[in-house]
Amino acid sequence: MAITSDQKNEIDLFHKQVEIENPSDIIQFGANYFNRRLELQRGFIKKQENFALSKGISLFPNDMAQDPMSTTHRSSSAVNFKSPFVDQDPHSIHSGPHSNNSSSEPFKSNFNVTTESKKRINSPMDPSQSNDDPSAGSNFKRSSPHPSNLSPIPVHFNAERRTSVSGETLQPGNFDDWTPEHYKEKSEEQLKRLEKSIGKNFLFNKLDHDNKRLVINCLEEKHVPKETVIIKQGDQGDYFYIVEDGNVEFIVNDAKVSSSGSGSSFGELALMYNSPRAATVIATSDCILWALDRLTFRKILLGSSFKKRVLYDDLLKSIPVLKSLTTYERAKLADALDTKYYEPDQVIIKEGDVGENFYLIEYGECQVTREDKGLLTTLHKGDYFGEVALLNDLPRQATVTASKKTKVATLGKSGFQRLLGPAVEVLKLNDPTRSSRE
Ligand SMILES: Nc1ncnc2c1ncn2[C@@H]1O[C@@H]2COP(=O)(O)O[C@H]2[C@H]1O
Ligand SMILES: Nc1ncnc2c1ncn2[C@@H]1O[C@@H]2COP(=O)(O)O[C@H]2[C@H]1O
Repeated sequence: MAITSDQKNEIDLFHKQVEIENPSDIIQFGANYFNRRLELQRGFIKKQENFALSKGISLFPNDMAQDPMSTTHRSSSAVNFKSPFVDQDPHSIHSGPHSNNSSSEPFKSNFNVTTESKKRINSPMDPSQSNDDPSAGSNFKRSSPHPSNLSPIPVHFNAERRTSVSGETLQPGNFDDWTPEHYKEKSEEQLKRLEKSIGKNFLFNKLDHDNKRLVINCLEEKHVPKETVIIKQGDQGDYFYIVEDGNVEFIVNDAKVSSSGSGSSFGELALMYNSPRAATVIATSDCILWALDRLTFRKILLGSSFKKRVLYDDLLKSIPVLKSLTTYERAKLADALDTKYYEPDQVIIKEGDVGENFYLIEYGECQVTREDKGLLTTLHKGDYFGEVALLNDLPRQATVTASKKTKVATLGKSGFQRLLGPAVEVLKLNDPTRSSRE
């Protein structure tokens, strides 16, 4: 029996972790690793569901209860989230007399890490802390400026896997009785700053007047000192952030992947996909941030500012050539797509023309023909075309005509070069004209 992609994902992640840590006692390491995975996943689900249920919102669809990984069976009142290893594990940093675990914590962690390093990586900025206290956040300073020191334990356990919340994941959801928890009218001074710094942000441009006002009043101002870990990879998502002032860097699996500054935003992925945080985010200067809570984000921004991600999510997940993209890459790609419709017999690409776009077929059928060779192939849902001219800086090598009513997602040339990431190599390998040019 073939293993599922979720199972393969999990095994691959564990494999990677073993390679990184090279443990001497693989069985103990494995027990600790999966115990921690279980804790994180179930703690995450439990916290989110409790929070939503307290507001009368059912976050997870019914099929979640059938997921063998899930313990959040709504009809079960006696779900036990506690790890079977917690109290007995001799490697547990909490099992000794110096345990500082609060009994209110849903889980205890058993990794063989020092208390100090655990404290560091488990203390990302807590957005629920008031920032009226200017010293807030200094607790979260890293003791070492080097990001790799942040992750002695496998926090990047599951960065790219989506939790099994099925098709509902990207739906804004039913928030009929939702009330904005963090609503606070902004002062004149704050409004001026917001207008200046984030008023032009693409997230806000998409909002109508009322929603813009609502979001602005739900934002919480956070001042974080340089080196604060704002988000830790692998954690559950609670807030989305907009940078008013300062710089942050993004670290995935201990490697810096990018940085951004004033006017940028981050922390949307975990809130959109109900997935663990895909990156660690660290302030590389003192920062002024605005934090938006998860429910307000989903209620207001998901259906407007991130509409394209919702629109194209199913399509991008279904296209084989894009399978190698991470959630982040897929999300950025979705932001750059546009939709076009073609009627039967309408020419989409003409042989010899200059190439401007790449196309993904959402539904319909297209015929690829050449003057000299006639019909080359017929393309369907999930297929793509228009890559040859863009990859090789050549004129269009064939004509593509819709043979049924066809809906495509188009990606412009610059997006094609920037956003396809590892998929470009697959496109090159599959280039139908490659052999004729070699
Ligand atoms: N290369 C990257 N991979 C994943 N997340 C990234 C990357 N670059 C920036 N980010 C941001 O880092 C955030 C970490 O939390 P989220 O996963 O919620 O959302 C993530 C993105 O907004
Ligand atoms: N055998 C083929 N020769 C050329 N183009 C093809 C062939 N099969 C499919 N195509 C697609 O037709 C597209 C025409 O525009 P491009 O040359 O940009 O990219 C081409 C490919 O995506």
